[in-house]
Amino acid sequence: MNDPVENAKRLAAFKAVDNHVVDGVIGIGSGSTVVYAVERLAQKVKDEGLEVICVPSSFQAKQLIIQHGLKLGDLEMNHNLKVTIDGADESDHMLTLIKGGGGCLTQEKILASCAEEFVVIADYRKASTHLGEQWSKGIPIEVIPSAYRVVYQKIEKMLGGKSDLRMSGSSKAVGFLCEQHKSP
Ligand SMILES: O=C[C@H](O)[C@H](O)[C@H](O)COP(=O)(O)O
Repeated sequence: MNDPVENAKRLAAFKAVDNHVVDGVIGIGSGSTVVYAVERLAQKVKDEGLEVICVPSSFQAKQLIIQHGLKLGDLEMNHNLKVTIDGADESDHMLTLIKGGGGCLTQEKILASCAEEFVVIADYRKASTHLGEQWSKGIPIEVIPSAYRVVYQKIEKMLGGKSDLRMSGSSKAVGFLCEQHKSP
């Protein structure tokens, strides 16, 4: 693989799985980086007899789990997660994250909240001192569709800036409010 970004994503994902995954229930986040984590999980199941049940955070994650022949779980049956592995859109120096850029957020947060450990994998482009240095598309906020106008107005009143409704395209969530701050 010659693409440095894809290489970085793959290396980070493999390391995360190698260092943090043990037998048990694993939460699977969403996005292009998590793809490599699932690839590594499948290798370890096959080669090392790792025993995991994978709980997906999205339709994409569910498809990944199925495609790799991993055991599929859900939060009703498996709510004590050993670890959740996920990607991020940006991380500041305190490891505060922007997430949801790919259209998944609430379900990812639920999986993170159920896990003993939350491991985020990201390549070098996502690291910043202050959020917003790398990610310029606004802060994703997932809303219940019927509440989007109310949330929209409240955010603008409280914080200023401008909010845009982002409909989920091909993939994952139902409706998304993307809140973008203007510079003061
Ligand atoms: O909504 C998507 C999720 O929060 C992803 O984890 C995030 O967007 C990172 O995705 P990627 O690994 O494709 O950069």
